Amino acid sequence: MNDPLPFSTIVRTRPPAKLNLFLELLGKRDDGFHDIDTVMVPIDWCDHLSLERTQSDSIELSVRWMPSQEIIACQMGVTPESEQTEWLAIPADDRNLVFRALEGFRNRFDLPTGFRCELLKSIPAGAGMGGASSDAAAALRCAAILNGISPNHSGILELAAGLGSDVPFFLGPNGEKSRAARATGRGEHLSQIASSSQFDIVVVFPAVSLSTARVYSVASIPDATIDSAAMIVALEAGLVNDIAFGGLNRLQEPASKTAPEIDEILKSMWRSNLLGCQLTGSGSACFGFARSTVDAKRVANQLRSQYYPGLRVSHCRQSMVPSQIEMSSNC
Ligand SMILES: C[C@@](CO)(OP(=O)(O)O)[C@H](O)COP(=O)(O)OP(=O)(O)OC[C@H]1O[C@@H](n2ccc(N)nc2=O)[C@H](O)[C@@H]1O
Ligand SMILES: Nc1ncnc2c1ncn2[C@@H]1O[C@H](COP(=O)(O)OP(=O)(O)O)[C@@H](O)[C@H]1O
Repeated sequence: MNDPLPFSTIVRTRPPAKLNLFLELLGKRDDGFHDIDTVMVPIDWCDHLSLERTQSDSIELSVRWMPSQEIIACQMGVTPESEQTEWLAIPADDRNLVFRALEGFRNRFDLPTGFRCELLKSIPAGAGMGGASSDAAAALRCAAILNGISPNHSGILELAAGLGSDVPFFLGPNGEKSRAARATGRGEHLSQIASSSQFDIVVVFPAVSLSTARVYSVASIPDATIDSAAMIVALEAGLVNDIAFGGLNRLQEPASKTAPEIDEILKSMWRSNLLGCQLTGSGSACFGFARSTVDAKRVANQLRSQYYPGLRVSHCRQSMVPSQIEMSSNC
């Protein structure tokens, strides 16, 4: 443990979203979670997080949407006041996973000082894209650096696993830089996948936010489970056709029953000539692979105009976890 950095130091990072290219349910555990086998890739649809130390013993968190809540609401065809916009109202108190990460960090390392965090949101919430988990992992790593603690300290991984099953993925397997990883257990056991290729992916978020717990609660364990080995081989070989057609998400059926919009969006994506269209995580976001960058942009524009307003659509590419951290000084 080194000396903490000066209070004038600000660290910034861009927590990425993630997509589950493969997700199999292996069984129900005594602790209420499911044992899963999932393969995840980070993508370049990112939030922005900045963090600094304060002399107070509290956590100040500010949250806002980029470019603004009004523009996001308009894109999605909702007014911020309407009841179905729970995905727009991101809490800035201890309901926010970043707030809980920083509070846990202060307690774990017995810090007398506090934090000021600005969180600019772009990743849709309740989308199965791991937005909250990614923000929390980024906050833990930034807090470690500001306080002279290694981001690979075992306490950071313990805190991450306690915050959520997806949070450890965003730290990178064993703190290594990763463009794809397999997660088992409830999602906290990670192994690196050597994935060098670059894919053009179209990601669609319909204006509906799904509860991860609710989707899991109505999911069934299949009699015969499928193994992630073929997906891992396809990723390592960079064969987009094999990746696209080897995809699986066992939560897709229960999520589609919860939000019928998902089936309609997936049909449109298949009709748009995308490959391997499927739900990510517990949804509601869906993704598909394009045959080229030009095709990805064309399809994204076509889907945007077909459903405007009511969808957020983005042409994404694979990214990296953990996210790069930049340091500056405000003095
Ligand atoms: C479904 C996945 C797929 O990557 O991602 P998202 O859709 O949330 O992005 C993850 O398994 C979600 O991870 P995360 O969102 O961190 O879930 P947690 O907060 O740990 O758990 C929320 C609730 O989901 C259920 N849950 C979660 C993980 C798991 N392996 N089995 C479960 O049954 C439990 O009911 C739990 O109380
Ligand atoms: N930093 C955060 N960003 C987004 N949502 C958050 C955050 N912290 C807590 N939440 C809450 O978590 C839920 C969405 O979590 P998120 O990880 O974005 O969805 P998913 O798990 O489906 O990927 C929402 O109910 C939201 O209010």
